[in-house]
Amino acid sequence: MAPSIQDNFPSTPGKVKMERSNYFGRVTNRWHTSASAKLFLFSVFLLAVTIFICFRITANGMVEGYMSTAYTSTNGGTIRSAFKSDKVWDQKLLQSCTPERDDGLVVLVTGAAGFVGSHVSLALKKRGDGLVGIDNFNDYYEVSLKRARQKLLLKQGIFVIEGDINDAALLKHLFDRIQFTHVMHLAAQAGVRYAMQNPMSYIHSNIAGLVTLFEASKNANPQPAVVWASSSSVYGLNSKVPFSEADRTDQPASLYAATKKAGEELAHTYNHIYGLSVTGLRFFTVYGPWGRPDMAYFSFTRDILKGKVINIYKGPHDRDLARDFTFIDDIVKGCVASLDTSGRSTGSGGKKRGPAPFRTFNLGNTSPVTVPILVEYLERHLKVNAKKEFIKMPRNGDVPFTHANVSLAQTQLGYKPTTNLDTGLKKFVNWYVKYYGVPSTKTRSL
Ligand SMILES: O=C(O)[C@H]1O[C@H](OP(=O)(O)OP(=O)(O)OC[C@H]2O[C@@H](n3ccc(=O)[nH]c3=O)[C@H](O)[C@@H]2O)[C@H](O)[C@@H](O)[C@H]1O
Repeated sequence: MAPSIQDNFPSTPGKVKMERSNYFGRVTNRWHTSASAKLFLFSVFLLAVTIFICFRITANGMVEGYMSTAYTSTNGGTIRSAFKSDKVWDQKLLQSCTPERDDGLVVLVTGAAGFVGSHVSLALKKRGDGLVGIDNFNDYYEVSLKRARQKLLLKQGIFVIEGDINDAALLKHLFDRIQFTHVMHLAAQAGVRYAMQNPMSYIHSNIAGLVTLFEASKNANPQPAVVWASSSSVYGLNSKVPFSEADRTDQPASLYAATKKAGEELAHTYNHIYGLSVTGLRFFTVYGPWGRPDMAYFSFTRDILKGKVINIYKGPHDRDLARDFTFIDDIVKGCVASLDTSGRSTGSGGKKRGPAPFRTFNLGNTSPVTVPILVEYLERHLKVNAKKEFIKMPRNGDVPFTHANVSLAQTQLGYKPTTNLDTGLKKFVNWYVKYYGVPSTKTRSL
C-alpha cells in the first residue's frame, strides 16, 4: 500500500518531532495539533498581513490609488495631505499635461494659484504647452483670490492640485505618472516684512519645500529642467547700481532675502551634484492685475478707496524709497523664455551624466520709481486723493531702493520690459475695480 500523507506527517503528538533533536520543533508540533494553536497561528498571520499593509502605506503613501501621507511641517506639527488619487484624478492630470502643439513642453507649475504662477500657467496653456499646477492655498493672504485664479485656470483646462511642495509622496506620484520636461517653481512664502512675524513659514516653503522639489526633480528619469523664482532682495545692502547678477549677494537685509539666497546656493548644489539644469530668476517687485494683496501698490489701492490713511516709508536722510517695479506681462515673458532656453538636465534617476546649465537672471524694469510717485499714479487712476502719512522706514528688512541691470536676460532670453509703471498701474486699477468694485463714490474726490 502506498504511504498516505498521514504516514508522512503523523498526527500523533510528538512522534515525528520527538525524532528531531531540536526543542522548537517539538513545541511547534504540539501547538500544531490543538484548536487554540490554529487560532493563534491564524491571528499571527492576520497581524503580519496588517503590518505589511501598514508598511506599504507608509512607504509609498498610497494603496490602490488613494494617497494619505503625513509629513512633518517645518512650521511644527504634522500635515496630512488632502491629496487623493483615483482614476478620475489621474485622468484630469493626464489631460491637463497633454500639450496641444507638437513639441509642446510638459510643465509642473508650483504656486499656480499665486500671482505670477497663474499668469505663467495661462501663458503656457495659450501657446499649447501641457501643464499641471500645484498650490497649497495657504491663508497668507485672502484665499478667495487664489480660488478665483484657480477657477480662471480651470476654465482654460488647467488642473491645479491642492497640495504642498513639501509633500514628497505627492511629488513622487506626479513624477511617476508624468514625464515633465520642465518645472516652473513659483511657490514661495513671499513678502519681506512678514518674515519678522513668521520666520518658520519662510523656512518651510523657501528652503524645505525647495529641497523637496529638487529631490523629486533629480530623482526623475529623465530629469526636468527647473526654472524658479529667486528675488531682487538677494542684493540686500548692495549699493552698486544698477544691480547686476555678478554683484555681491552676501548681505541680505531680511530673512526672506536670506531664504532666497539660500535657495540659490541649494540650486547650485543640485546642478553640481546631479546635473540638474537650473535657472534662477531674480524678480524685481512684480505688480499687476490679479496681484498680491500684501504688496504696497495693492494695499494702497484698497486703503485709498476706503479713505484710510496710507503710510509711506522714508529712508535714511529722509530719502524716498524706490523700487524697480516690474509689470507682470514682462515677467511672464521672461519666465517663458527661460523655460524655452533652459537646456537639458544631464542626470537620470539621481545620477549626473555631465555638466548642465546653471543660470541666474535679473528680471526687472530697469527704471526705478519712488513710492510717492507710485502713489501719485494710483491717485490719478483711482480718481481719489490719498490720505498720506510719511513715516520713517521701520527696521523690518526693507531696502532703500532696487534697480535691475537686465542686459544678461536681454542677450540670453531676449527679455525686454515694455510696460512702464504708469501704464501697468492703470491696468491694475482697471482689474481691481472690476474684481472688487469701488466701495462708495463719496470717497472719490479727484
Ligand atoms: O523684488 C522683490 O524681491 C520683492 O518685491 C516685493 O517686496 P517690496 O519691493 O518690498 O514690495 P512692497 O512690499 O510692495 O513695497 C514696495 C515699496 O513700498 C514701501 N512701502 C510698503 C508698505 C507700506 O505700508 N509703505 C511703504 O512705503 C516699501 O518700503 C517699498 O519701498 C515683494 O513683496 C517681495 O515678495 C519680493 O518679491
